[in-house]
Amino acid sequence: MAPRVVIVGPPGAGKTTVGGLVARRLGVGFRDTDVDIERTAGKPIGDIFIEDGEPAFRALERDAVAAGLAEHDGVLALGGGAVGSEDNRKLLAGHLVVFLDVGLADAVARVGLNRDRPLLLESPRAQLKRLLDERRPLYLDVAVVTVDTGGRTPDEIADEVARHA
Ligand SMILES: Nc1ncnc2c1ncn2[C@@H]1O[C@H](COP(=O)(O)OP(=O)(O)OP(=O)(O)O)[C@@H](O)[C@H]1O
Ligand SMILES: O=C(O)C1=C[C@@H](O)[C@@H](O)[C@H](O)C1
Ligand SMILES: [Mg+2]
Repeated sequence: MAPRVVIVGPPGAGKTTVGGLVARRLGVGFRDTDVDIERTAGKPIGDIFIEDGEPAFRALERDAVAAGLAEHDGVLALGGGAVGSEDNRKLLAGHLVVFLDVGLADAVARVGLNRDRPLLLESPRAQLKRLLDERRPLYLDVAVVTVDTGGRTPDEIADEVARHA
């Protein structure tokens, strides 16, 4: 069993929003590793970062990615930082991985003031710039398809992603 589509991209790319819409179009289930991690830990991601630290979060994330890839046959969205793990990148080989690309201005507009993202609590614009710069090569490395989300609605993006699935 393998997911029909795996969605990667930075915070604000729209992985959760678009992923759900793609699943509806394909008539399959939607799974999000961030949700799986919160269920396993029994607390929000922000609390995991604060109480247990980022390395503990990344370990839970590796387990969630491995489980999602092995168990889920629908649309799977990964957390924004999942591609930072070489283990995760190796596991993604052979899957239909779609990179939702987003520019800095759009990413800031979409998530800059949201308090749920622990890595963006301070200087969200500077943090997002750093994350986008550092991770772009990793997203491109794992992606089979890259979809530009700039100036497009989630429905338009979901139509394009679904065409590839
Ligand atoms: N194409 C788009 N145009 C405008 N707003 C969008 C678009 N895609 C997503 N959004 C909005 O941006 C915000 C972030 O979207 P979403 O939570 O889906 O991102 P994400 O990639 O899952 O982020 P994270 O990595 O933090 O989980 C939401 O408020 C969503 O409604
Ligand atoms: O970009 C990141 O490193 C993160 C993105 C979110 O999806 C969550 O996985 C968490 O907030 C970390
Ligand atoms: Mg999300």
